[in-house]
Amino acid sequence: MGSSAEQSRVPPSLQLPTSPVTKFKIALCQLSVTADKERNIAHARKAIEEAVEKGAQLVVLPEIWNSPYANDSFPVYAEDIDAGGDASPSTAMLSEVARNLKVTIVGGSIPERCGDKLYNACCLFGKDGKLLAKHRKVHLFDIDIPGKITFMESKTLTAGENPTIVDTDVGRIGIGICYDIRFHELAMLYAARGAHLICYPGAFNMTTGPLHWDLLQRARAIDNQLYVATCSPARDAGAGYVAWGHSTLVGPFGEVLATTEHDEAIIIGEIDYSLIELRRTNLPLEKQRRGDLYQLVDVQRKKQQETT
Ligand SMILES: NC(=O)CC(=O)C(=O)O
Repeated sequence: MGSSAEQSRVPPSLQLPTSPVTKFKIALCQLSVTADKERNIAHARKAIEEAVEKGAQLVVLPEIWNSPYANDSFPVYAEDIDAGGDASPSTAMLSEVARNLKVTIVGGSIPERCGDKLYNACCLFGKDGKLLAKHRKVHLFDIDIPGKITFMESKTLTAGENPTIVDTDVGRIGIGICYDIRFHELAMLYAARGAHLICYPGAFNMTTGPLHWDLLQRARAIDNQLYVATCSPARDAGAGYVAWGHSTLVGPFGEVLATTEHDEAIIIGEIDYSLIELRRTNLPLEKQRRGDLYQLVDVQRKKQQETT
């Protein structure tokens, strides 16, 4: 063992944790989203039921699926997730469906209210309906391309403070929300902590989507030799923010395993975690990494080590 500073510089795990299942179906529910929150909740419930009927053991929903993606909507549609029950009808539905259908759900994201702050938050439910994790988007989407797209999430939202990675019935899953996918250090950190799969609920747009969406998710998968799943809302050409769509599952060799265009769809993909080991054997990037020249520092682990 080296010093604690050395221990916090972590290479991606060579040894993956054991997952309760290694082969399973994932569903990406590319949902249409309207201004009617009750309809959005009922619609998401139906999509999850349909996905489970199609054999999915893991269901992923889009970024901001219960509300329009707009700064003036976030405060209106936001829910107090920690209070639960009537204060959060969207997550109450997810928990109930997960329990009833015995399915793991990466619940896209919804605007969350916590005290006087708003977050863009993703809740992950186990197949017993328990909330396993809540990820608050850690990189806020502030973009200004004059004449094309200007959007400032930071006008209304606060950034989350934690990476989120959790053991589930379908493997160890890291969560990022949309813009989080651009920050490859976060994906590297999840790989270093033993993720099999990173899920990114996301709503790219008509400017960045065509150029960046496919590239970023394949890059995250190739760099880290793991599975990446993205789930977007369906496109509504009349909306204030027009989503790119194209929800996709990418394998650990960068291969697109399942994808779609921009319309509403339930995309079913096959995951086989044994392919992660295979690709890491074929291309042993971790062994070839030049730790003498560069290192990833797990800042949270470092802080923990400093305080113990
Ligand atoms: N909507 C986002 O958070 C990110 C996005 O559209 C982009 O990065 O482009």
